Amino acid sequence: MSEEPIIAIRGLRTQFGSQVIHDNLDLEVRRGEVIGIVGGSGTGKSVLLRTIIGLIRPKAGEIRVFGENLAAMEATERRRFEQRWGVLFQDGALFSSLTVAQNIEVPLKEHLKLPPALSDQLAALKISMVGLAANAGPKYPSELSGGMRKRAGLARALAMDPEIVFLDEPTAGLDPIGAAAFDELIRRLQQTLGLTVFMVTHDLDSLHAICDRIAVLAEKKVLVVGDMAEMLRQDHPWIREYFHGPRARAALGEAGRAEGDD
Ligand SMILES: Nc1ncnc2c1ncn2[C@@H]1O[C@H](COP(=O)(O)OP(=O)(O)OP(=O)(O)O)[C@@H](O)[C@H]1O
Repeated sequence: MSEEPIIAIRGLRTQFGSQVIHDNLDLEVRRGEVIGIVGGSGTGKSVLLRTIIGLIRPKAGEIRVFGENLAAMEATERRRFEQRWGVLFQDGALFSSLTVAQNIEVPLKEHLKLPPALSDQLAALKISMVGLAANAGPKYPSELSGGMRKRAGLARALAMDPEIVFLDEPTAGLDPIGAAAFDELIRRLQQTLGLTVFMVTHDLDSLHAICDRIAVLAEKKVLVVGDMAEMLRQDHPWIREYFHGPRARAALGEAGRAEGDD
């Protein structure tokens, strides 16, 4: 891993009207890691993701991605940088009127001027990378299961061979077996492609299975960043409840108990 963080956030403040979501928030994401963002409902996890990728404009602070302050760039230069990440929104956010293959080709068409046959081949490659059968390509999102839609959304996020993938609750709505398979897919892709993964999640199994580090959002900040052992040592009430509650004990098993309530 290189020393310079791939994402560096300093003094971030986001606000909607008088509602302050983040205040003086700092976070660094290391190149090549899977970082899980957790926090109570409404603490601003999704807003943080959307702010990093430029969909929400912060009131104060600086966000550097790939060492660059993207907010200070001109639109064309910024678009060039935006090709270096992919995003999987919570519901997959596929265009319902396009097939899976056409959805994957949207970013290819937007950023590259490829001959249609090559674009089709790339879409087929991405479809197979995410573990979908080739016959998923001509299907419409409504013809897929929830898990298949997530995979199709991931294939689209990977279309431009990104360095960072942002995932907003990727396993939400999946059954435990589907969620575990999706975790495994994310881990495998991260390892084989050298991706950095920024993942908002509520899923303790995912945190345990694939996250190198976890960042906890509370009190409008990132309160703690560290590995699971670090989380289990924290005394903050929400963190303690989250990582030592009944659901955590089920997900973490012996690890939770070994470091647990002493
Ligand atoms: N575009 C917006 N305009 C106004 N308020 C917003 C907007 N987007 C989010 N918010 C508010 O910001 C707060 C944080 O929302 P966010 O979706 O980031 O929470 P979250 O931590 O991801 O929650 P959950 O775990 O429930 O998904 C919420 O109070 C939400 O209502």
